[in-house]
Amino acid sequence: MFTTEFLDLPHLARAGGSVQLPGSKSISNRVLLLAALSAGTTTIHDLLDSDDTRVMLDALHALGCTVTPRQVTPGQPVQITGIDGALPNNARAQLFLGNAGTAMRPLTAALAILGGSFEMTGVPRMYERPIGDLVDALRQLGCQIDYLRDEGFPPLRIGQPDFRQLGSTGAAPIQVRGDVSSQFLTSLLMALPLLASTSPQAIAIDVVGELISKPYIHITLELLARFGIRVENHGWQRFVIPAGSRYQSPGSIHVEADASSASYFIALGAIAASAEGQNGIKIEGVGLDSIQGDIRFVEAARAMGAEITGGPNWLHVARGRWPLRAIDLDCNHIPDAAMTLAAMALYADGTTTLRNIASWRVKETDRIAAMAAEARKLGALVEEGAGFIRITPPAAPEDWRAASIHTYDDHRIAMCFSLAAFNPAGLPVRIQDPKCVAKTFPDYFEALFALVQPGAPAPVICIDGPTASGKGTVATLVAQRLGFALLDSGALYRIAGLAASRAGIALQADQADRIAALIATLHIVFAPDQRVLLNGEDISLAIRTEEAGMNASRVSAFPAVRQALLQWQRDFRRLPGLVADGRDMGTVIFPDAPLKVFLSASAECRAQRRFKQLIDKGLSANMHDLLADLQARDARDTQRSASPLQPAEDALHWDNNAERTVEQAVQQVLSWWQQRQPFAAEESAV
Ligand SMILES: Nc1ncnc2c1ncn2[C@@H]1O[C@H](COP(=O)(O)OP(=O)(O)OP(=O)(O)O)[C@@H](O)[C@H]1O
Ligand SMILES: Nc1ccn([C@H]2C[C@H](O)[C@@H](COP(=O)(O)O)O2)c(=O)n1
Repeated sequence: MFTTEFLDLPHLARAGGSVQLPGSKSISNRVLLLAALSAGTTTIHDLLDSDDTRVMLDALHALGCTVTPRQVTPGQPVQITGIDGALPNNARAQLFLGNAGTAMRPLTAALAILGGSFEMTGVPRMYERPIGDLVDALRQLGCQIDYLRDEGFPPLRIGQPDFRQLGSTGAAPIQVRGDVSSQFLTSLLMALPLLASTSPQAIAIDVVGELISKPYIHITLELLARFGIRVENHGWQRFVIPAGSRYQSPGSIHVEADASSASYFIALGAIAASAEGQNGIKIEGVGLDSIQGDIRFVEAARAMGAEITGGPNWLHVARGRWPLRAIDLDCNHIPDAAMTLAAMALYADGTTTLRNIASWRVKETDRIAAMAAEARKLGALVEEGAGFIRITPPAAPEDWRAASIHTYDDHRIAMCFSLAAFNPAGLPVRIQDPKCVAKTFPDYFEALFALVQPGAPAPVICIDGPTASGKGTVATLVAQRLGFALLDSGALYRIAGLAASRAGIALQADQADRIAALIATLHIVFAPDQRVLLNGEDISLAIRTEEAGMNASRVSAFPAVRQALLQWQRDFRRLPGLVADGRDMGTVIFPDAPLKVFLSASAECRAQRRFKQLIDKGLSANMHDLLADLQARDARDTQRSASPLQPAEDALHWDNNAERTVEQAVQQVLSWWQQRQPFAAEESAV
């Protein structure tokens, strides 16, 4: 996951390949709660690992359910042993539910019926998301719920219910509004079987007002059936839970991939020309037979021109009509995925109107306002109303603008606007706070980058300079701040020197071809945790000694060795970008890099830094020897005939002398990078 302040997406041109989607958030959190309320142990496969499922898992653990393992690990099922419909007497807990509506609402209903002493809290945005209609419905039954701040909104305190008023004849149908959020009805449907299990009468729920988002209720009913609860659906207006209903674990259950998440890749297939040798995008984990309502996004995407085929657990999408066809659509049936249509509208041949989307205003953010504001930044004409949005794309490529997209802590805004990187103007797009995708799809950008091809080679920032000038330190931090990959090219020469020495090859010119041949056989891994593995062995420390540095300098003078490492280095270039440090990054390896920096500092200053660095690592060092070695290395690196150390003609110089801190150097490089970006300065301060 990208945890940077922002993520710059270069202009994207093509896409192709296949993507395995994460589990559905809606199904994951429903399954977790149903498993927790059931008798027996449920093994859950393909559970989504996200912010919202994490808060649900934490809450279930706090309520006394056995959760194994406590965290979701890809490919490993989670087992939940349920409470069999009852909590211990005087159960109490404080539950932090983040911004997860799929946890706050159903848990509130279930705990209000189970009874105990609970505080339901979350992030500030959660306290702006209404829950009053659900609380009103629960109070009709005798549940004890108090608002801790504003009437109608979390946080809440839940106490012991008093169901005496229900009597032996059961209650009148419970009334719940259906026109604000379908999560209220879902919550009641999942909680009321707890009451029905001991009730002599069936329990009925009447929906007041038009029921929005019926597809989500469909998911709820399907999953309830898997857990032994068969709810009667009377025309989506009355739902009846039979007396004696009892939750029973199905033993094992698979979570479908998220159909809403599929919408971004369906849109990608519809927007992007196919990558060479590829035919569109294959989406795995969800198919045309999905129980999720958002699968009907397929129909809307087809109406806009996408060519989509599919089977039981897969979809295939290719660009069909181009430009896309503008549509006018009632989106009540696909409230979440409809946001992706707004992104597709940027590539349509006219004005697209999305109607019946008032629920967008009470989601993670006011999504109508947010989509309108950000689409306008790109140059689109946008009109918005209480329950609609109307988008006209920029008239011509030159009307597009490079935008820094504010994401409002809303995963869907971030994912939708990533698609703007396919704009016909060749502009990059900046996504602020990219980690907001963690809510449903933590690795969304990684999945996107695996499928797309940029319009031009991915950007590279080259940082060259002599030994101990600070290149590696500065390059590492710049790469971290931008979410870019890192190439420590010196490490490759160090590995070559180490491998040759270990193989008993003399590090001299007449052995260069043997060393080059050896390099071709090496299996080198730069692990995400900074370890360097050579043929499976951790050589991170072995390549950092002064001797290894000197050996690297020796082998690096041989043209055959440099040639053997050339493509290896260029293969590091990838989306969203690369920071490369070394001696010839700007001159030889990436001569087209948009930013080249050359660091320098006096030999004495560098020797001091290296001395401190070695002492800090617990290694012995001698200033006099260090300075002599460093000067010898400088001489060899600058005087060799093959790619000698020298600044590229277009490099920017930074005197990284003893008065300058690491952070100053990092800020300078970031500021030079920022100056090369087309985003308006006030929108995107680094
Ligand atoms: N202003 C500065 N910029 C960068 N590094 C600094 C600075 N001041 C002190 N240092 C320290 O200097 C030491 C040497 O830096 P670093 O290892 O990044 O150099 P290098 O140029 O990559 O060396 P080599 O080419 O030998 O790998 C580090 O311990 C780093 O923390
Ligand atoms: N692009 C590069 C990187 C490194 N070298 C050589 C010269 C250095 O003395 C040696 C070790 O590099 P370091 O890890 O200290 O950056 O490798 C080179 O020739 N070209």
